[in-house]
Amino acid sequence: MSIFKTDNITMRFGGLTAVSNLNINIEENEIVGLIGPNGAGKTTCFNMITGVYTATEGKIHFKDVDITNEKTHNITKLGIARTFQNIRLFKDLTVLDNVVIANHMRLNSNIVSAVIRTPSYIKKEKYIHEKSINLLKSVGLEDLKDEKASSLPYGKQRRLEIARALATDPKLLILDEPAAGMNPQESLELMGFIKEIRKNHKLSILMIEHHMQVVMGVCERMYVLDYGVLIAEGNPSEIQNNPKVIEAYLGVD
Ligand SMILES: Nc1ncnc2c1ncn2[C@@H]1O[C@H](COP(=O)(O)OP(=O)(O)OP(=O)(O)O)[C@@H](O)[C@H]1O
Repeated sequence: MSIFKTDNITMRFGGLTAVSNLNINIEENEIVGLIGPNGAGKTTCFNMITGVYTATEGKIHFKDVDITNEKTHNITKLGIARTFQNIRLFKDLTVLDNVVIANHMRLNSNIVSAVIRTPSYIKKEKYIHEKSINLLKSVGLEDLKDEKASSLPYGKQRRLEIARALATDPKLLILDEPAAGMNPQESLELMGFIKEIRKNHKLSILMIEHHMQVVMGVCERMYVLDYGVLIAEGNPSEIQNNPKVIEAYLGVD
């Protein structure tokens, strides 16, 4: 069953068309890749989906709700979470506190009840603590919960970022270059990890990734953009053998 769909979305910046008439579809539990050379329009596409930009034309539907003009926080509430190309963590806080804060943001904790510590706040705090520990378990970081976020190796910081995104209980998780900056071993582990969180959290996943081994090893289907236009769609072997893709992207290196 389809969970997410764009209908001819276009994004123009003045005279530049960054994304043109793009149609993508994501099924429940599917892992889909969005690839293409630098400047192809991938990040613009993520920004339209998550409400950072409003599409100049076209519609975006998530679980049959029209989210084209929704604000970012409403899109998050509806069940779309994202990570960013550049890791965004509270680097001086502990691993656990990073996830606790993401949960507080999700549950709109009230500052007054936090200061006077009402019984309902204490109950909520306990719930958040347990939920955060469980999230850390599910991304394999429970043993590092008291470490400073900045002390983690890069691959683990990415996992922590994903745990923060999972705190919003998404149904669709959007990953922007999850393998960026990872060493070969971390990239290998990332592939298994993405499949695991899909299963454990019953997610659909859409990812931008330049690392071909990762994207081909993880995605069941992918879309290829070039100069804002969709040039191919298919499973990894179809994409690898598509002459347009080879010319536009795979042949670049
Ligand atoms: N806010 C903006 N204002 C003007 N032009 C923009 C803006 N955001 C993106 N662009 C342009 O839109 C085009 C697509 O950029 P985008 O960042 O979406 O590509 P990308 O595929 O994500 O590239 P990369 O792989 O390098 O991150 C580029 O030509 C870029 O310069």
